[in-house]
Order: sequence, then structure tokens, then C-alpha cells
Amino acid sequence: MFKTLKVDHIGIAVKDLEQAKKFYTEVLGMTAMGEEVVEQQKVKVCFIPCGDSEVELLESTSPDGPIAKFIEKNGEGIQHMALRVDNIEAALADLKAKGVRLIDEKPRYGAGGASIAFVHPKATGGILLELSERK
Ligand SMILES: C[C@H](C(=O)O)C(=O)SCCNC(=O)CCNC(=O)[C@H](O)C(C)(C)COP(=O)(O)OP(=O)(O)OC[C@H]1O[C@@H](n2cnc3c(N)ncnc32)[C@H](O)[C@@H]1OP(=O)(O)O
Ligand SMILES: [Co+2]
Repeated sequence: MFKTLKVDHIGIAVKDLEQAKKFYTEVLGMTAMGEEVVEQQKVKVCFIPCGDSEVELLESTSPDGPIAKFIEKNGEGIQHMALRVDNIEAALADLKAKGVRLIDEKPRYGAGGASIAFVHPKATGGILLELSERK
């Protein structure tokens, strides 16, 4: 069994992280945390905490990365939603047993050392869903 605990973050695809950050810090007065490059996902990310959740700004590090492809097709905007789960292995096994279309059958490295896995938008009613377990 697994539990879905909260909205961990909302992932926003941006062309220029530095530029995008300014709205949240200068206009909204939020505090941006450090940046991290997640090679496997071909992204540079920056988290901006907001209460119990976070805004995740994502800039592609490669023209063939998922964020670059998303922006090419849709322009900048919300690219995924991440839900925090207490046990990602159990969650993936449960969703697989229910026949849910998974992008990742095994957890992968996520920013800040999280274990993450993506569920296909076709299985969720149109949202790219990230499951995230933080130790
Ligand atoms: C590291 C950090 C972290 O938090 O730790 C992250 O978040 S990394 C975040 C970046 N990494 C990821 O996003 C990895 C998971 N993403 C992926 O594997 C891929 O982006 C993907 C499989 C969702 C889509 O790949 P693709 O663009 O080549 O596929 P297609 O363009 O053919 O899209 C297939 C169908 O899904 C829809 N679709 C594609 N992307 C999205 C999206 N972000 N939200 C909602 N729907 C989407 C398309 O409109 C299409 O629907 P229709 O057929 O009706 O037109
Ligand atoms: Co994310």
C-alpha cells in the first residue's frame, strides 16, 4: 500500500530560468532556492517554496530534452504536477497492477535526491504526473 501525501510541486517549463525566476522573487517576493542540473532529465531546475508545496521552474539543457520538446509544442507553461507519496516502489507496483500506463516502471533520480517516476498523461486525464518520494 502507499499513501499520497500532498502536492509536492508544480513543474513549469521555461525558456530562461533566470528570467522566469524574477517574477516569483521580485514581483511576488518569494525566495528561490538553489539550482540543480538533473542530467538524466536534461533539465536545470530551481525550486521556489510556497507553503507546503513548491513551484519548480525547469529549463532544458538540451534541444532534445522533454522540456525543450514541450515548449516547442506548447510554449512555456505548466508541464507537470508532482504528488508526494510515502513509498514510490509500492505506488508503482500498485499502479502497474491496475494497468495504469507508466512512463517509468522504476524510480529515477529526482532533484534534491528524491526518487521520482512519471505516469503518462493519457492515464491521468491529461496531466503529466510525477510521483515523488523524499527520504
Ligand atoms: C527532475 C525534475 C524533478 O522534479 O525532480 C523533473 O520534474 S524532470 C521533468 C522533465 N522530465 C519529464 O517530463 C519526463 C517525463 N516526460 C516524458 O517522458 C515525455 O515528455 C512524455 C512521454 C510525457 C511526452 O513525450 P512526447 O512529447 O515525445 O510525446 P507526445 O508529444 O507524443 O505526447 C503524447 C501525448 O501526451 C501529451 N503530452 C505530452 N506532454 C504532456 C504534458 N507535459 N502534459 C500533458 N500532456 C502531455 C501530448 O499532447 C500527446 O497527446 P495527444 O496524443 O492527444 O496529442
Ligand atoms: Co518535477
